[in-house]
Amino acid sequence: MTDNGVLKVAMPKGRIYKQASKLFRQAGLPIPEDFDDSRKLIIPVPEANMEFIMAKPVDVPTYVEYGVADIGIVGKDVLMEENKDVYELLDLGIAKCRMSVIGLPDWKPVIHPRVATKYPRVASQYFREQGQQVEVIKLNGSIELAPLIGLADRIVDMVETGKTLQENGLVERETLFQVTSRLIANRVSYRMKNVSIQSLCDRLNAIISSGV
Ligand SMILES: Nc1ncnc2c1ncn2[C@@H]1O[C@H](COP(=O)(O)OP(=O)(O)OP(=O)(O)O)[C@@H](O)[C@H]1O
Ligand SMILES: O=P(O)(O)OC[C@H]1O[C@H](OP(=O)(O)OP(=O)(O)O)[C@H](O)[C@@H]1O
Repeated sequence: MTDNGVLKVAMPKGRIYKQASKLFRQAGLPIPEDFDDSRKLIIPVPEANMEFIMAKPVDVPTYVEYGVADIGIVGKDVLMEENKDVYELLDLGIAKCRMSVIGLPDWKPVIHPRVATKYPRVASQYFREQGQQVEVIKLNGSIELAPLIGLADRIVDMVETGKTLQENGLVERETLFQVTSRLIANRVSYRMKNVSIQSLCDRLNAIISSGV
């Protein structure tokens, strides 16, 4: 079977972009260097028969589920939270961090704690599995503020270096899961553009497993 059409890739702007574009370049996909600082949102790479759609990370699963992007790159955190109907094809092993429960050092058991997070679905599911009733408060950033100013007893947030926790006098209590970025695919595109998607996966896999 041959594939028709350009392969549309939802590429997250921000933290993941640098590592993802490096991986793609190592895999021989010619993302021009001048795109790194560009404000252009659609970046055609005709030599590779690809087009990059520069997306806010949290929106990547939506573009892929709706098929406006055939494939996308997204953190496991966002993938779990957004819970979209997409295939997870490959663990790219980049943008490593972890999802954790965090609180003040004088951690006390609380009957019905308030938990602030950017990830309400992930947090609710975790505490439900723990058999603990919590009130989840959705925030959009600076999550570490919540316990410091008395909004919440705990937070569920990403930890990478631990610098944010350290500088704000907070402690990590439990890790929910490790996070890396994943390659995801639209279900129909995966069938219709299987040859090009599979060939991309093979090239990326070769780089990932060589540990370069
Ligand atoms: N220290 C970290 N904090 C948060 N996410 C991290 C960290 N390190 C790696 N990541 C990964 O990077 C992704 C977040 O990237 P980024 O911070 O660019 O997006 P964002 O939080 O949506 O930012 P913004 O809201 O500013 O656009 C996460 O989904 C996660 O997979
Ligand atoms: O362990 P560290 O290396 O300190 O990284 C973790 C911090 O980075 C992220 O915040 P981000 O910079 O995305 O800011 P925001 O969520 O507050 O907008 C995350 O929400 C933590 O606050």
